[in-house]
Amino acid sequence: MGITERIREIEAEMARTQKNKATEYHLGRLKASIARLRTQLLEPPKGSSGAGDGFEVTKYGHGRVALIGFPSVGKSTLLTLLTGTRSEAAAYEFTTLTCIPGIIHYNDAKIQLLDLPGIIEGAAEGKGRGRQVIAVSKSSDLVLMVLDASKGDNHRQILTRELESVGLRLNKRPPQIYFKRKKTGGISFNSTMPLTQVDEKLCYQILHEYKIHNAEVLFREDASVDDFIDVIEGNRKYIKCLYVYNKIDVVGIDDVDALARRENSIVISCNMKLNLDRLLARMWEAMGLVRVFTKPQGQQPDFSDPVVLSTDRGGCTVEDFCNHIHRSLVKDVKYVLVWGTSSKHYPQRCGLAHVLEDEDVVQVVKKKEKEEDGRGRFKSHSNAPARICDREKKAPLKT
Ligand SMILES: Nc1nc2c(ncn2[C@@H]2O[C@H](COP(=O)(O)OP(=O)(O)OP(=O)(O)O)[C@@H](O)[C@H]2O)c(=O)[nH]1
Ligand SMILES: [K+]
Ligand SMILES: [Mg+2]
Repeated sequence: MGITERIREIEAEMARTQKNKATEYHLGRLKASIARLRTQLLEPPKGSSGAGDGFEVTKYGHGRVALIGFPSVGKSTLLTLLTGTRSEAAAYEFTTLTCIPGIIHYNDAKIQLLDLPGIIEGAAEGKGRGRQVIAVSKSSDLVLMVLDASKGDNHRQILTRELESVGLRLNKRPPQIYFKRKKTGGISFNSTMPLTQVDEKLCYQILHEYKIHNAEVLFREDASVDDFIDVIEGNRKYIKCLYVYNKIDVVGIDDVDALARRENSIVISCNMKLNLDRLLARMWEAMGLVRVFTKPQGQQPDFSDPVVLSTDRGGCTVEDFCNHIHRSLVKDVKYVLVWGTSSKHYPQRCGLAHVLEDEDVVQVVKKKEKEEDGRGRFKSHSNAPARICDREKKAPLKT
């Protein structure tokens, strides 16, 4: 029996089983076995490189956004509008058959947008180009789930389920559970608060299902069985998702209003070019991108070419900023001067741990360099090498 059939069988058994205190442990174990099978399903077949055919596109720019949706919801039309790269759009389904990259220029940053073939129910198990599409969405920093505003809500539910079943978690943060496998010592189970969704016995059963007999477990929040399984599997990908309802030109105003009020949702019309600016602003927000302008000592800041950092990936501290400029810079930094919303006064002297915000201006003061006096002049010049040479000429050091 194939893996997919085994998953079906267990799902059927779960559906048959009544949910109560007595069946709780059994259901927990069934959930764990499904999770294990799904992970097996994702492993590339033996002998293959694991790469999807023609879907690998080199990462480019400061972040990657994937367009995911059912066929003919307007993904390609949107890519063409936002990036200027033409992607064939037509009234028939599955017009797009591969991954087509475009670049959005926004706030001095470059964002890679990927158009993808439409996916349908069963995508996770390999229907259509489902698996390749999902692999690409896993590699992105933001998913734009494009939906047809004139259709019902079940598309959103189906796609969320498909993405969840391959380990993507949309708009969630990793569960606060510490889990570490050990070689010996059995299982130690602790929690920092009362747990209402799982108990020690249930967790043991799940670990047993994974054949884990030695481990340290610490629940730092009132997490669920599914959260615990996610932590054990360890391969989950937590990605932000914006639900983009397109084609509002063919929907009544009341329906549009209701969709627009939903969490993480935005309504647009490609045909009428409605709300596209707002979409870009929401994408920027969701990606947590932060522009930092560098200011060389004694000069105006360079506003043309910001260092772009990300709150989610890599972080936005002064140290991240320095690493971005040059790997070896951090060890030479004495402190930095910061002008912007993250600083209490202008400029503020900050250390490596300071968290920068969008549009901050930063001047790096290296060790042995003297600070600028704040009016664009220097208290003393730090062009140390020239000066020392001068002095040495006047009074050569005796050795
Ligand atoms: N009414 C309306 N139609 C739209 C809008 N945006 C796109 N369409 C139409 O929807 C159809 C499908 O558009 P595509 O861009 O090909 O959709 P897709 O999601 O890329 O489709 P596949 O590549 O087949 O998955 C085309 O006929 C578009 O003209 C919109 O805002 N309003
Ligand atoms: K289409
Ligand atoms: Mg398309």
